[in-house]
Formats: sequence, structure tokens, C-alpha cells
Amino acid sequence: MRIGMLDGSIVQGRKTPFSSFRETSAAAAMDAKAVQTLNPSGSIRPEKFGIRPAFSLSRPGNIRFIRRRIAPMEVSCSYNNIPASILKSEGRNVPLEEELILKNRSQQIQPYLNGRCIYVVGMMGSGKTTVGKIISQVLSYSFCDCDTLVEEEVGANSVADIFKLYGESFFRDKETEALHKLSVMHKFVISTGGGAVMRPINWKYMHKGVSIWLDVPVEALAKRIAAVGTNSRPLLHCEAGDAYTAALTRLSALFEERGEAYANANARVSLENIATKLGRRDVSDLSPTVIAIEALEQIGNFLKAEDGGYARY
Ligand SMILES: Nc1ncnc2c1ncn2[C@@H]1O[C@H](COP(=O)(O)OP(=O)(O)OP(=O)(O)O)[C@@H](O)[C@H]1O
Ligand SMILES: O=C(O)C1=C[C@@H](O)[C@@H](O)[C@H](O)C1
Repeated sequence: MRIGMLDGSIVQGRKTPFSSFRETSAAAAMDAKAVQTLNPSGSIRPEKFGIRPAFSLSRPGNIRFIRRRIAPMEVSCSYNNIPASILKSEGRNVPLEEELILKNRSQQIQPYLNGRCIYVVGMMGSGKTTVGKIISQVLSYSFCDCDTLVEEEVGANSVADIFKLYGESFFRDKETEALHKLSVMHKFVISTGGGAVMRPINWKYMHKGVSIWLDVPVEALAKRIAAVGTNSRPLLHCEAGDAYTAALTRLSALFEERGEAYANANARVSLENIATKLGRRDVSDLSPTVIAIEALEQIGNFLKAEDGGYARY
């Protein structure tokens, strides 16, 4: 399915009750239409995801309980030049309504991606792996974690071991080599290391594909990282104090250094913006799938602009 072919209708961009910032109304209308086509009973509500229905999906006086159905999804990943052990694919259970919206958005952007890789950038713990895997599954792309590729190349068990044995600059060189290697690939979603954005040469490689920055407030990152510990994250492991405060201190300093570099990405997903759009108070309430839906929208916006605007979308 090509973008714009679902019903041919283009709705002008405007503010809606579900969005405090400009929304891609044509894409949203198509999401809503796809949901209606696949769900004529109207039990799925696209507005839950910040999508403004182009038509009413509910019948007044006929309120239904929403039954959340689960759609198992399995995609196998493999690719010639990358060791099979770093290609990750997992079955996951997601609500059917989210699956439909994800699928619709992925179909909208696929022709414009033209097989280009997607590089997910962001701070440690921002969800690059979690969200990147969802995006790879809906696009039928393979998934690659750049840190894991470096571990494979070096023959080490973990990035923490590489830092300990050889130092950070050795790791950074290997990371650049890995990104170089990946830059000739197609149809991969690549979760990059949190510091990869700091070397301009890495951007030369990442700009062969489309990059997306997962912009997560440092407080939320510190909460996630404190929950799992800092053993696997050598740049956070040295801070004293309780786990949350230590992580917050170090992450804030890193973000100060890196904020501008992350902004080199072609598209940005701001968890604060999603929370505002959906009327949630805490960004920690946003599920990886909802974040992946927004990521596909932002990638779509970039591809549209790249393609000369709204005319063909
Ligand atoms: N939307 C979310 N809500 C709550 N927890 C999340 C969310 N996304 C990811 N997490 C959790 O946060 C932690 C970090 O996620 P993930 O490994 O995907 O991040 P990352 O950016 O790949 O991290 P790193 O760069 O350090 O490897 C994991 O424990 C994961 O389960
Ligand atoms: O933010 C960083 O600098 C890092 C993030 C991790 O993904 C690893 O690449 C490594 O621990 C360094």
C-alpha cells in the first residue's frame, strides 16, 4: 500500500483536542480509517493514541466495554554479513488496536524509506533497544544492537568488560568501525550506543539511513536505570550515593554534553510531547508501543519533508 492510496483524502493539519502540537492529519485520518476498516464494530478507539478520527467510530447510546485483544507477532530476522547471534527477534504480545495503528503507520512510511536503515539514538536507558525492536518487527526489518555487534567483534562478554580491559577510546573506535560496517546494510533498525552521537564520523555513517532520537527526560532515565542497576553501564557505575540520585547526577552531566549531538537526528520523539498529547502526567506511563507509534509518525514527517512536502503523502 502506498502512502495516500487508502482513500485518497487529505485532511489539512490543525490542532485537535488530542494534540497540543501539529499533527499529521492525513496519516492520522488513514490510521483511523484503517482501524475502522479492520474493526467495523468500533471497539477500537484511535484517539487513545492521539489520532483524531476523521469520522465517528462510536455510536451514541451504544457504549461498549473495550475488550483488549492480544495479537501475537513473530518475525524472524537474519542477514548475511552480521553474526546471527546479534540479530534479535522476539514474539511479543500487544493490544490489537496498537498493532493495527503500528502496522498502518509502517505501511505508510515503507515506500519512502526505500529499504534505508533506521538508527535509533538516545541516552542510556532511553528505550532504543525496546522501541527499536518493535519498529523493526512492524517494518519487517532486522534488528541490530550496535553495542552487541562491538562485543562480538572484540570477543568480549560485555561493553563493561571492553571498557575495563581496553579503555573507552578503544571501545569508541570499535563502535565507529561497527557503524561503518552497518552503513552499507539495508532494512535494519540499529540501536546505537548512547555515546555514538559524539563523533561526527559516526553521523556520516548514520546519515546513510534515517535517524531518530528518543528524547526521554533524565529523571525518567534515572528511574529506569536505578531499577535495573548500573553494572552493564560503565559510564554510570562509578557515582556514589543512592542508585537514583547517582544515576540522575551522571545522566544530567552527560545530557548537558550531548544534547546538541542528539539533535542531529533526522527525527525526534519527545516523551514529554507524547504525554501532553495523550493527557498523561508522567512519561513513565507511556508504553514502548505508544512510543514506537509516535516514532513512526515522526519518521513519516521527516520522510514527507524530504520528499517535497505534503503533496505526495
Ligand atoms: N517505555 C518504557 N517504559 C518503561 N520502561 C521502559 C520503557 N522502555 C524501556 N524501558 C526499560 O528501560 C530499560 C532500558 O531500556 P532499553 O534497554 O531499551 O534502553 P537502551 O536505550 O537500549 O539502553 P542502553 O543504551 O543503555 O543499552 C529496560 O529495563 C527497559 O525494559
Ligand atoms: O552513553 C554511553 O556513552 C554509552 C552507552 C552504552 O550504550 C554503551 O555504548 C557504552 O556503555 C557507552
